[in-house]
Amino acid sequence: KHPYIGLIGLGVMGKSLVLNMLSKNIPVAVYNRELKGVEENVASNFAREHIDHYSIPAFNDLQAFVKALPRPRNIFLMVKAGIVVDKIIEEILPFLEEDDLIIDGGNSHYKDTKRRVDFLHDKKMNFLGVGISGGEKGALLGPSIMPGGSKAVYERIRSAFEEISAKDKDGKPCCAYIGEEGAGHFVKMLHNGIEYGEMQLIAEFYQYLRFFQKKKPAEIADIFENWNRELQSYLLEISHKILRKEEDGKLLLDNILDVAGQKGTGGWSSIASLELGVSLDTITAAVLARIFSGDKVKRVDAAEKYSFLKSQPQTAVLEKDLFNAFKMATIINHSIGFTCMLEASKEYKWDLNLSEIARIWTNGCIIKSALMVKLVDLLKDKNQSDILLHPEVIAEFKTGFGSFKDVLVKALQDQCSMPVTSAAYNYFLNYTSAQTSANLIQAQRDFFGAHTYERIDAERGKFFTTFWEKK
Ligand SMILES: O=C(O)[C@H](O)[C@@H](O)[C@H](O)[C@H](O)COP(=O)(O)O
Repeated sequence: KHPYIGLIGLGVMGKSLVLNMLSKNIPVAVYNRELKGVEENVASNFAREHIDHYSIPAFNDLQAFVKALPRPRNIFLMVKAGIVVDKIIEEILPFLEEDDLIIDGGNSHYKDTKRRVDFLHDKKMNFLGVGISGGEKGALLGPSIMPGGSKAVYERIRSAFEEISAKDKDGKPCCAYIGEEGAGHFVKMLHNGIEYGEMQLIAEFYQYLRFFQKKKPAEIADIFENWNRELQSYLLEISHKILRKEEDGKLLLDNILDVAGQKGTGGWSSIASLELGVSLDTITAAVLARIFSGDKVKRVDAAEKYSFLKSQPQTAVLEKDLFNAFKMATIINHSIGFTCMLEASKEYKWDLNLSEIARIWTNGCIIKSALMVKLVDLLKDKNQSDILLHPEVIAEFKTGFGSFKDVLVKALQDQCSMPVTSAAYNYFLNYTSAQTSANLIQAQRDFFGAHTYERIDAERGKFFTTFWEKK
């Protein structure tokens, strides 16, 4: 019933996906490279480890692995994004034949995926770029899957991917064809962008509650758990668990260095947004916050040198206001991510179905939440694909905006850094400003560079210039 899959790369995600596929009776063979002292007998050890349940054809010879796969072959790469993917394509190509398919399930850059789709296509072979979200546990029990490339080619492996994916509230697979070329990886990239924004938001509210509202970690865990009765957010769920995790009787979190890593998808989202002319405020602020966290030594030095500025937090805030503020910022972060996908869909003619993307993100992935479930219906309205202009959301802002403003003002007053919350607030102010000061920007540009400007008393697209210094 299901296609035969040959998986390359038995890392954390690769192993979990193989076990997931085998548990769904999807025939799988595995290959892992041999790297002396680093990766030795990985495939055979893996097969042996699971011998009680499955007989897994395991290879460390690429040619033998490819030859063992029934034609047309489906080869699923779960390797590190970047040149490793191109290297494997190069190594495997001599053994491939017409109509064979390579599937890249890693966090690859969508432009690399388009290049690889075209490269394989020229050789009468196939390439799919598939975004997979859910981490180790999701890969094993059911991830969210975002396949991109040729729809006809995707049909070949659709049943298997739908079978292993998480299921939404109606039992439908959280796996749906996204679009041509690198559309699948672009959408996964923005999934991660929204993920960055959400993680930073939770971190900011944690910081404010702990170090400015003087709440104990256990109290903050209670607050987040309470919020999650409504928000049903995976990231909020793991955060309240993290705030309870002890090591030798002390909070493990307090032993973790406040220097955040990143593998690239957040930053790529920001770069893509600049190319598309989309204001990706919250996600970019989250990327910058991670970058800033990197310079611990300087921060400690600067904190000491500017300690004279530090003041005792003055203001108490109500938990309900914090909750509303968090909700408003989350809605804005999601709206910004979906706006970027909408613009990419237009630019690259991918005809993305934003409601369907929200649906496959309702389970299995890192940003699953009750808001995502709501967005499925909200984005069905083709005439209103802008989340912030939807009547339901406007109603939310009617009740929650006051808290949003109040909490942010108090936090900044107490000198608590809230980069993503501030970015969300400023984005919303810009977004709801019929008149901005961009006309002064136009005048300044025309003053020093004759860059011209449009006039409100002339038709759009007609540009004017002024000799500003002339009497
Ligand atoms: O959806 C997922 O399953 C995760 O997002 C996954 O893709 C990975 O954990 C991130 O890439 C981490 O990204 P950073 O290392 O950049 O935080």
